[in-house]
Amino acid sequence: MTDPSSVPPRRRNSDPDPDGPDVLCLIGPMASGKTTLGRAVARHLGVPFIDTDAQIVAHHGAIADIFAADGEDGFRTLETEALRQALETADVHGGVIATGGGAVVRAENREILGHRFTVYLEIDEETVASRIERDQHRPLLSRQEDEEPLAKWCRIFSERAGLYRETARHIVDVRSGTPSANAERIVDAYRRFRTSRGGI
Ligand SMILES: Nc1ncnc2c1ncn2[C@@H]1O[C@H](COP(=O)(O)OP(=O)(O)O)[C@@H](O)[C@H]1O
Ligand SMILES: O=C(O)C1=C[C@@H](OP(=O)(O)O)[C@@H](O)[C@H](O)C1
Ligand SMILES: [Mg+2]
Repeated sequence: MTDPSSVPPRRRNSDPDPDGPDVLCLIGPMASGKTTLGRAVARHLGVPFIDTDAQIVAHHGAIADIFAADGEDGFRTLETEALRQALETADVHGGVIATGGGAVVRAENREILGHRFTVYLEIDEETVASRIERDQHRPLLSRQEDEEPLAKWCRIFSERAGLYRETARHIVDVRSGTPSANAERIVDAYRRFRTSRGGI
């Protein structure tokens, strides 16, 4: 696991506009805290918070129903549309965007996220275990005889771990710390990034 304080944000040719509005995206596995921390980070920065899953639910209904009717692929198409729309708004007015855990699966999403200050919330099996136990709304983690939810989480995480790393500009270890402390660390990393690029 990486110590976030030792990892400076990566420099890319496609860096965001240092004088533009505050735009920050969160990626990471299911139950890593994207929705919870995203809301807190948005409050800190004084910009709107957009959760792509919430947008999908508002426009198309429950995520489990979308998976049941149109499969994962149908859901991914709605997710890309929600991400694009969220960024259209955020690029003008500022915004913190919490993605769903599978947003990095599609190359076009990774491309879009790679052009923003995207933070990977790094977490492990031990930390998410009780959260997954408490919360049963994710269709990819539904309890089945052949594989328990936590085993599913581990399998999916191992498939995606490399994608999170390659997409992120910054990594924050969220295995410990309260939501508000972790949100502050994300805000600090973002502010350092802006300052290092000559922004305000
Ligand atoms: N730092 C944290 N400490 C304890 N619980 C947390 C923390 N971050 C998130 N949670 C809890 O974990 C669960 C999943 O968080 P959520 O924000 O929905 O994750 P995600 O959007 O990445 O799936 C929620 O019940 C939330 O309250
Ligand atoms: O990892 C995934 O493929 C998914 C993660 C979920 O979001 P959270 O990561 O916010 O739980 C939601 O988008 C959907 O159930 C699929
Ligand atoms: Mg979420």
